[in-house]
Amino acid sequence: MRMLLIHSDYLEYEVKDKALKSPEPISEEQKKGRLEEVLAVFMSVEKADETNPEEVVEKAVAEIKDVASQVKADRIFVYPFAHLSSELAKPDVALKVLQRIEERLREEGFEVKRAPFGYYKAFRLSCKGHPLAELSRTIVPSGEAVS
Ligand SMILES: C[C@@H](O)[C@H](N)C(=O)N[C@H]1[C@@H](O)[C@H](n2cnc3c(N)ncnc32)O[C@@H]1CO
Repeated sequence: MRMLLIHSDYLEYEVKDKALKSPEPISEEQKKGRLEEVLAVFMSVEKADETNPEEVVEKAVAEIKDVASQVKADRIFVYPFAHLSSELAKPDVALKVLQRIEERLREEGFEVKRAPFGYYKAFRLSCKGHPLAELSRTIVPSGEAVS
């Protein structure tokens, strides 16, 4: 799992076209989304994560919680982003991992939005630019090497 974490004044997206043959079914209201004062987390779920998705979910949640507490963000935007890795997990595994991360972050008390999975999306982001505003993290299940 590769994550790019951007502490932002806002992140907004608009769904454009399908990027997968069968993208995640979404409601009309999910076609656009915006959060203000948010930690945006762009995530590529990787092939290696398929060996232990639940462990990767827990490690990702721990990392996100750590960064959120450092930048004092209580809103998280989970953003599926297939451009941080060249060894992507299959879409069905990736979607489940991202849905579970969303669920677990809510359980931890964050306000959470997740951008729809399997689409081309336009987005606008306003990075705050402070020293911790742009971070990346790599997560691998135990026993896997970081490539
Ligand atoms: C395209 C660009 O504008 C948009 N932002 C996009 O990336 N769309 C991705 C993700 O939503 C999702 N997706 C598929 N596989 C994965 C994966 N392994 N990890 C994360 N997302 C995935 O499926 C889309 C096509 O790869």
